[in-house]
Amino acid sequence: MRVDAKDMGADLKEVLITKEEIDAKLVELAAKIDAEYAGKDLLIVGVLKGAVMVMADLARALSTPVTMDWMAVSSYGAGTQSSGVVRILKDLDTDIKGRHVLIVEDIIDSGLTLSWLLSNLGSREPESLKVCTLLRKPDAAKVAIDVEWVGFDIPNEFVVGYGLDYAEKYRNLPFVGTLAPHVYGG
Ligand SMILES: O=P(O)(O)OC[C@H]1O[C@H](OP(=O)(O)OP(=O)(O)O)[C@H](O)[C@@H]1O
Ligand code: HPA
Ligand SMILES: [Mg+2]
Repeated sequence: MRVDAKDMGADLKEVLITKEEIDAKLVELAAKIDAEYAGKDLLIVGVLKGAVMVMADLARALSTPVTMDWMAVSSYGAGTQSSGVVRILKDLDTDIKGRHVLIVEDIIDSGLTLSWLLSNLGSREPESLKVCTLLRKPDAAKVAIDVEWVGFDIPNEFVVGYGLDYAEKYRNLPFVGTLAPHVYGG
């Protein structure tokens, strides 16, 4: 659902997904994840920095007891296009061999980050490895990835807020919105 941007400053074009819509979706996803992992020992892995907000809110919506770990990777730098080169900035603290692992992402755009992560973490022999992402851009996919839980499919536009940045800014907006073209020189 599209909502007109009001009082958000000149940098933003419009709100794509409101805080209320995000909250409701995370409760819905958490119920499905709870059902999948009932009685199992679950490790959720947040992909820094973008997934911080999703991890924090999804984890609190889950009834399943979880442990949490973080991986920091980056492929975007300060631009709006993935470089395709994924760098590990921080690895997991946990040995995931034999564990049920759920990767939590803010967005799947080209899919290059997640595809790399699935192969990297998959080689560590987890018992299971699944993915939950708040956002996905179907029209931007460069690799096909099977994702268990997706919050919202969105158009192929650069978005910010709720963890997502442009040049490290806008991560703390409570909603997901599009950026006015003048901000990134478009
Ligand atoms: O599907 P892709 O095209 O690979 O894009 C998705 C990835 O890009 C962003 O991370 P980024 O590398 O910008 O790091 P950040 O989370 O610290 O902003 C986002 O958080 C995802 O991890
Ligand atoms: O649309 C986006 N916005 C911010 N960060 C991103 N990383 C991948 N896609 C995006
Ligand atoms: Mg980023």
